[in-house]
Formats: sequence, C-alpha cells, structure tokens
Amino acid sequence: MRPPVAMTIAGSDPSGGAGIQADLKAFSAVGAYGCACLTSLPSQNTRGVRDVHGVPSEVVATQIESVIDDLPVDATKIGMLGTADVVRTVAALISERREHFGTVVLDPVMVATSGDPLLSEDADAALRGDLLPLADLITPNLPEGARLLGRPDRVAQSVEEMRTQAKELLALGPRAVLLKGGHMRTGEAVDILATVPGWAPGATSSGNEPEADPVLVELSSPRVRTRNTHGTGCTLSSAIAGFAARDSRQEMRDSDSAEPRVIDDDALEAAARDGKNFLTRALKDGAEWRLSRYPDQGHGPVNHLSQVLR
Ligand SMILES: Nc1ncnc2c1ncn2[C@@H]1O[C@H](COP(=O)(O)OP(=O)(O)O)[C@@H](O)[C@H]1O
Ligand SMILES: Cc1ncc(COP(=O)(O)OP(=O)(O)O)c(N)n1
Repeated sequence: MRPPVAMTIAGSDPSGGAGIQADLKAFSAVGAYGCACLTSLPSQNTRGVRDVHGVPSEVVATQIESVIDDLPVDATKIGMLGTADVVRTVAALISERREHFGTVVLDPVMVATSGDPLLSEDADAALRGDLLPLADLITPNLPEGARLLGRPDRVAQSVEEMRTQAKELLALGPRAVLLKGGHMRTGEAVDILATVPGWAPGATSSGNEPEADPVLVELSSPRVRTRNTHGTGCTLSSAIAGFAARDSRQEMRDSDSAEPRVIDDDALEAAARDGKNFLTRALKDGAEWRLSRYPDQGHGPVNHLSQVLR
C-alpha cells in the first residue's frame, strides 16, 4: 500500500505562494505525497524578488538522485531552474533515467509576476533544446511561449494567435503543450491544450514537425477578479502533476504493474482539466484574502488548501 508520489524540482518562495511551497500544498490538496528538490533560493514575497541565490547543479542532481533512488515517483513537476547549468543537469538525469520520473510536467518559469527574472537568458537554448523534448506537458504563459519560440516581442494577443503558437511550441518536441492565457485581458481565462494523437516518447526529435495533426482543446474558466494571482502557474502545473500521479497509481493497481508508467493521452487531458478546475477554485477561495501588510501593492497567493481531496 502506498500513496501516489509527485516530485517537484523548483525554486523556493519563502512567502509560501509560489515555488516548491505552492507545489507541496497543491500536491497535498489533490491527494499526492509530495517530495521537493530545490534549485534556487529567491528572497521574495507578494511584492517582488529581492535576491536570488542559486543551488549548485551537483547539489540539485544529488537531491533528485536521493529521491528517485528510493521513492517510486509517479509524476514530476519542474519549475524554476534558474541557470543553464541546472537546466542541462536536470535534462541529463531525465534522459538517463526516464522511467524514474513518471509523467513530466514542465512549467518553463522565466519571469515572476512582479517582472523579476527567474531564469538567466543564456539558459533559453538548453531549455528549448535539451529539456522541452523530454516533457510530457509544458505549461508556458504567453510571454514564456513567445520567448521559447525565439520571438519574445511577439506575445499572443488573441485566442487565435494562442492556437497558432501552441502548435509551434508542440513542434519543439514536448508531448503536449498547455499555453496559458492568464495574461490576456479576456473575460474568460482561456488556456489552449495542444496534443498529437498517438504521440509516444521518442517518436519525434526536437525541432521536427509532429507526424499527425495536433488536436487543440480550449480550457476556459471565468476570470476571477482579484489581485491574488501570485503562484497561479506553479499551482496549476503542480496540481496537474498531482492528478497525473493519482492516475498513474490507479493504473498500476488496475494492471498489477510494479513500476509507475507515464499516463496516456486521455489521462493527460483529464489531468489538465482537473488541474485547471482546481486552480480556478483556489483563486476564487483566496480572492478576498488580504494576507500582506500591503495588500494593494503586490499580488497575494491563491488559497491552495481550500479543497482537500481524499
Ligand atoms: N484572474 C484569473 N481568473 C481565473 N484564472 C486565471 C486568472 N489569472 C490566471 N488564471 C489562470 O491561471 C493559470 C496560470 O496562468 P498565467 O497567469 O497565464 O500563468 P503564470 O502564473 O505562469 O504567469 C492559467 O490557467 C490561467 O488561465
Ligand atoms: C520559486 C518561484 N518559482 C516560480 C515563480 C513564478 O510563479 P508563477 O506561478 O509562474 O507565477 P507568478 O507568481 O509569477 O504569478 C516564483 N515567483 N518563484
């Protein structure tokens, strides 16, 4: 008997709204056992980032190895990596030991809501070339999507442009893309999920066109009117990883399999929908919070723990 296991590889937010703190809360809320490997120590709060102190890539690697040598990981969420060195280290470990990471959800964290940089610019090539093709799902926001496509000034301005960019991002090699539209000013918060039917890990290599036509699905929710949006991307990607871990664990029980397996396309779409619903509810349930001493200056967190599933 064991619970679903989800691992995060991400940076810290000592104020508790984003980073590994948000990830562990979201994992717990959706019913997965959470473990965390730290990549970076930003000193930040709801108003911004004061300083960033990176964790050496060898230490990131030994943390990950300590977890995967011991625990069966059903799903992995990757968030802030900070430097090119850490990006390459994580990519190399996943390549060597792919079966120990389960379903991989990559949130390509680059810039905080406050505008502070969380990834050095020289890391873009490693992120795009080494890590993206290893992910089951990538979850860029609109500026991150444009930067990954090498056109940082061409941020999508409409749902139609998001659909085009989601397909272009899929051609960079991940199995699926969830392009998040939180930064758009539409009444609904629309995200685009792009998948390739029948895609299997290793079926395409980075930069190649997928062999089948992508399927695009709109995941839409009413926009919650609140300043408390700090950590929405972290919370969404970790909730998706948590739901993926639950599905993988259920699949193991049903098939009597001894090791976690990457979830199939239908389950991945279901995890993305469940993650989006979870986040929308966490936003609604924290919308009135005035947690900071200066609630009108920064962006407060969502209420990660308002829904605890058993
Ligand atoms: N005010 C809001 N109401 C409802 N959903 C939102 C709101 N703001 C963002 N979202 C959703 O939160 C998730 C994260 O979105 P986004 O803000 O684009 O990413 P990030 O936090 O990485 O910048 C997406 O699913 C997006 O649609
Ligand atoms: C350590 C750390 N990781 C990621 C972020 C960015 O969080 P995200 O959920 O993408 O969104 P915002 O907080 O920028 O809305 C962070 N601040 N710190």
